Amino acid sequence: MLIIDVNHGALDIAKEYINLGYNVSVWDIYGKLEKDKDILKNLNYSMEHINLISSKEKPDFEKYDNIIAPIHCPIDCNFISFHDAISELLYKKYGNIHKKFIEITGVKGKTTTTELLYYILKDEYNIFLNNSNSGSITPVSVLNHINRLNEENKLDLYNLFIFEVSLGITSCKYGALTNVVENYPIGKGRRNALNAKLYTLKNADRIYINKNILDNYGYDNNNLDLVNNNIKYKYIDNKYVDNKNNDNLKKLTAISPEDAEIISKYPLKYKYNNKIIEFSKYIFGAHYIEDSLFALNICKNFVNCEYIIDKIKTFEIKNRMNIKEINNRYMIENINPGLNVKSIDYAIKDFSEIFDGIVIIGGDFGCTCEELNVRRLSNIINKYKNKSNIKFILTGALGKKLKKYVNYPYVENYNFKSTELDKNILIIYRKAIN
Ligand SMILES: Nc1ncnc2c1ncn2[C@@H]1O[C@H](COP(=O)(O)OP(=O)(O)OP(=O)(O)O)[C@@H](O)[C@H]1O
Repeated sequence: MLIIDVNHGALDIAKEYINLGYNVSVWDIYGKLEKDKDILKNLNYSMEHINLISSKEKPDFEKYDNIIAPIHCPIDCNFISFHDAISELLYKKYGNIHKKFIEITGVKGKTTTTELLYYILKDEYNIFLNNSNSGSITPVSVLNHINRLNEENKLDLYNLFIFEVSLGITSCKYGALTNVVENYPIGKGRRNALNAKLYTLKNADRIYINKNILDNYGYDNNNLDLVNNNIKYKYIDNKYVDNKNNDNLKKLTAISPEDAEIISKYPLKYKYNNKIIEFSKYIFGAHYIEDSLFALNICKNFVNCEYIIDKIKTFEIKNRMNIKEINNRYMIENINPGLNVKSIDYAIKDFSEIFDGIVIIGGDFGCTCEELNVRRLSNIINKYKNKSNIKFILTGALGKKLKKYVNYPYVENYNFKSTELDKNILIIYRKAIN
């Protein structure tokens, strides 16, 4: 068996397959072990059974019965995705533990939706939550958390596990694909993020998917093969899910944010299925409708609707369009690594529709695998050129690059003191995780 990509957890997966009796080679495709010598030192298991292939070599794929790689790995051969391998390993080690899992994937709204789910259900269930506020969200992180809890004898403390997972879901009872506000190539153009995510939906017993995806991409919910046409993956030994007769796929709920009728943009209030859903004054932005519709529909499997609506009223979250009132002025903070052009576009639009004032925009590069397209972002900012109610201040490395394309003042480090707030402010800062 060949397992590829140390960056995304190949060694953790290798350890598991060695324990299952497989002969394992690991290809360190990006040279992680050459760059970071501490990894091997800090490993809490022996490498002696692993045949390590360095980034300078290229393995002969034909030699291996099974190849396991991240879904975005730039290789041209049949392989099992990390999502599927993790699902298989979980099943082999922990049986049907995935029946206690809720997993959320999507381009935007993953963290917010998992935080909402946790907040709504936390008083009724003992929940383990992992999302990008707490650390890695790769598929391998799901298994690593379960292993750790098991080693610490804490697994039984939880009756529900909520995971945010990147690029798709692993086996779970409820899985959601929140949106594809931006689709982007992965595996150096061999696949795209949407196909990858759709492909993994078979891993959920019940799927929640944004109706826009079904409408825009023609996904046939009775036939996942449509999705598989573009992808050359296969399974091994996937006993927990029979891919050919997968009734699970019929258990699909399409979430349509368009079915929500906005009553008030701030404080946010909307009508959905004759129910009124309202947020506190600490929450701002229309995207909360989409994220809360996923939370609402999933939580309905656990608690009643009135209870959910009541909890949503007091939900708060930091650095994702949270809003504070100071001296009759409003400050909104959107400070996180995952901001992409679309989410920034929505944030400025939401702000400009309700407030006048200043948008401080900038941040770091290298926050996530997908770098922000500065040219496209500058087009968004330039849409507001002739609007007198919104002005911009550029900041950080991102602001410096933007300065080439937009004519607004640049401040290297914007040091904001809330006591000096004399205008409404929206802070959009793409912040690297420290
Ligand atoms: N449903 C949505 N549609 C569009 N934009 C959204 C949505 N939900 C959140 N956002 C925007 O994206 C930002 C990040 O939200 P969130 O952290 O929930 O997304 P994420 O998918 O977890 O991103 P990350 O890639 O950082 O993990 C928010 O601050 C908001 O501006």
